[in-house]
Amino acid sequence: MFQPDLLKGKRILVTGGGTGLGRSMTHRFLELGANVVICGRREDVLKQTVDELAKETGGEIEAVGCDVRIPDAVEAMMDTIWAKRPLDILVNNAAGQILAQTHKLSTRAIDAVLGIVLHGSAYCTVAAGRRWIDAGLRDRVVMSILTVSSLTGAPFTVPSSMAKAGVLAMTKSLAVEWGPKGIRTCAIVPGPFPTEGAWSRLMPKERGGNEELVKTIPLRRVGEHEELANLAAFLVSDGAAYINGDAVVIDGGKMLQSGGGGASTQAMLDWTDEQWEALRPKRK
Ligand SMILES: CCCCCCCCC/C=C/C(=O)SCCNC(=O)CCNC(=O)[C@H](O)C(C)(C)COP(=O)(O)OP(=O)(O)OC[C@H]1O[C@@H](n2cnc3c(N)ncnc32)[C@H](O)[C@@H]1OP(=O)(O)O
Ligand SMILES: NC(=O)C1=CN([C@@H]2O[C@H](COP(=O)(O)OP(=O)(O)OC[C@H]3O[C@@H](n4cnc5c(N)ncnc54)[C@H](OP(=O)(O)O)[C@@H]3O)[C@@H](O)[C@H]2O)C=CC1
Repeated sequence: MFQPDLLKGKRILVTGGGTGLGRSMTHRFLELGANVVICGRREDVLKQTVDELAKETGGEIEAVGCDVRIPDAVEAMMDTIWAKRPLDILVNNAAGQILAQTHKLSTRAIDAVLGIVLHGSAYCTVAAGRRWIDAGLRDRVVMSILTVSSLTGAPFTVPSSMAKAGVLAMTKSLAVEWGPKGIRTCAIVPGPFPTEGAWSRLMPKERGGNEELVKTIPLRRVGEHEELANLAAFLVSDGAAYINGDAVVIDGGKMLQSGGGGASTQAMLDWTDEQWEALRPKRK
């Protein structure tokens, strides 16, 4: 589908690249010749992914352990990355999600999600952007992974929706502020793509399986990781050099069918408090 050297010479950081969609994007970037750094909190997960993807693609991949909620950890990660070679591309993919009634959320729960998605994306973006701007480096890209709920809102996933909407505002704002400096910003808005991380949190058995979900999607199926990875590869490549400040939806038409407002979680509006309590993680 692409020239095999589409991303040759590009150094890319994928936050949360050890699992799920971040791993799948990393796989595709490596196949297309990029040099990829992945980060996350679980170093054993990162190491396994590095070993597997190096073997599968023969590409250059490395990992840095980092909790993106901690500003000093983000700065230290960027210093480690820059010591070898500056980044060309940042992909803000790390995220946290909680499915719960909003009025029952503790402040720690709210902060956990906002910290990863909103603050983490801002810390990583500013840390990379400052280094690019100070060094006069141009032709750089920041791409963030959002959710449909960042555009429409959605019940029961409020901290994530708020945080991703904030990252969209960052994407649009920096498109204008950093565009003249040769840094462009863009985003992907995915519909449902099965991953262990998302499904374990959003698709508890109480909700029924994927069968109910696909009825809400015009194409009557969930997304394939390869489809999202190909879109990501295009958007960060020089082929998309005139795309700045936009967010591309890849959801099989789900947002249009539902008319917005988080149709898949709306089905839970009639749940009882007991059903919600059953979902809540038990204190250890
Ligand atoms: C729809 C189908 C597809 C339909 C369409 C598909 C749309 C998909 C959109 C997907 C978006 C995604 O981001 S999917 C990505 C999913 N991946 C992830 O979430 C990976 C990372 N997540 C995590 O690490 C955790 O889940 C998270 C809780 C966010 C952070 O973990 P931490 O270890 O930092 O924090 P913890 O100490 O465990 O928890 C912090 C507080 O949050 C509370 N908390 C944790 N889980 C809770 C819960 N379920 N309900 C209430 N409260 C909860 C705890 O009790 C703590 O509060 P106190 O008790 O007060 O201390
Ligand atoms: N799957 C789907 O259907 C959809 C996914 N998305 C978005 O796609 C992206 C990937 O999600 P998905 O692959 O499904 O889920 P995953 O749970 O697999 O991915 C989340 C990744 O983020 C990392 N992460 C979480 N918190 C931190 C932190 N504080 N610091 C550094 N890394 C962190 C996790 O690693 P670790 O725990 O080791 O830190 C994990 O690798 C997210 O932005 C999500 O919101 C959007 C819409 C739909």
